[in-house]
Amino acid sequence: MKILAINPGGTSMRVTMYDDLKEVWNEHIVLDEDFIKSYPVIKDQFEGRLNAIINLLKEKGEDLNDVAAIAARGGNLLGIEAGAYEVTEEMLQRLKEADIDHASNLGAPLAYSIGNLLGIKSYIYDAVTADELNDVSRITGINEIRRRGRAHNLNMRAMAIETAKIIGKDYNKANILIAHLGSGFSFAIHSNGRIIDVISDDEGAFSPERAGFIPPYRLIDLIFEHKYTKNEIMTVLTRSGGLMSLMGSTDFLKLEKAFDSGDEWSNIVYEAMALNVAKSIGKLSVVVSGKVDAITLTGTIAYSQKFTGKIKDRVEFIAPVHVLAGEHEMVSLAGGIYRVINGEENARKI
Ligand SMILES: Nc1ncnc2c1ncn2[C@@H]1O[C@H](COP(=O)(O)OP(=O)(O)OP(=O)(O)O)[C@@H](O)[C@H]1O
Ligand SMILES: CCCC(=O)O
Repeated sequence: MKILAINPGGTSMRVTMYDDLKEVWNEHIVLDEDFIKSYPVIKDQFEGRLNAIINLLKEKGEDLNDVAAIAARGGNLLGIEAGAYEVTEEMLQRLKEADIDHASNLGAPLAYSIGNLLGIKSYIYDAVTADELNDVSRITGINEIRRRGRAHNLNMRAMAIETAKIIGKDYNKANILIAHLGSGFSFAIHSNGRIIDVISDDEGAFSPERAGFIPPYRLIDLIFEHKYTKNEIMTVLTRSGGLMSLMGSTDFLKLEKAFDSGDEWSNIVYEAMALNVAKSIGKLSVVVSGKVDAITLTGTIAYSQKFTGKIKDRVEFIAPVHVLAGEHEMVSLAGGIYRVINGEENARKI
């Protein structure tokens, strides 16, 4: 059974064809810089991105009549849980009104358009905003502000299920704590098959491009000093924060090289990054009163044994640490929708 998976990123898109979950082809469409500059609001890039996918499918020259469904990365939809959702007109309307302009918001509309061309259904799976937080974890000290689930759920849930297999436990009866270490970092505790708490990209460790948690009184001063608009401060926090702000580059490997050469500032930044990751893990461990079955480090930066070693040293008193490096989003997308088409999982509608 063929599944076409579509994953729009900030400056590129991954499009992969699977047949019975074996990769047939995998293309990384890098968007033209001029195109991105011409459409600074990501949702306005819809037509250009759709044409790029249609052209790719034409180039492949493949018979698309046997594609069973389209699987897409889910965007910023409020009030949804983990798992599969069928793309509907109602979902598309809600994505148009999403409060965060994120490339993942284009996954559903792109899949829906291609699905309509082929006469098949399209789905999203484990969206960024899949929100299963415990009620007590939502409360903050300002009554108008409730915490939300927002994390790298697609990769993290797949890796939590994988970890459960490795430790010989049923995912639905285990407590697995996951850290996703990519250009953005996020953290989650999965308990009895639900994502009961997270530390999102603005709540914990800084990452290559994101600022992470910033003490709010200092942040407010900064906004007023620079007279930042909402868009400007969001760019500071989400694109030019973290290593970009501290080192002038989002390249973690560059930081590691400078660390290896003995550069004093790089040493502090590297150690601080590992310390902050460990603190985020420690914070989530108390959600299940320390009864964590396993901690898993995933994402591209988890390929660095030196970095994961430093995190391990600080957190392995909580639980055994596993490293499942890389991001596994495409196969996780296809796998989820494969189970829906096979009747092993249900797809909801919003
Ligand atoms: N082998 C490696 N070991 C450690 N870090 C690496 C390795 N290769 C790339 N990186 C770093 O990974 C970071 C980018 O991660 P990635 O390629 O996963 O980005 P992304 O897909 O945009 O991130 P996200 O997972 O947040 O969506 C960069 O800082 C890069 O330097
Ligand atoms: C926490 C944000 C998730 C993402 O950027 O993919």
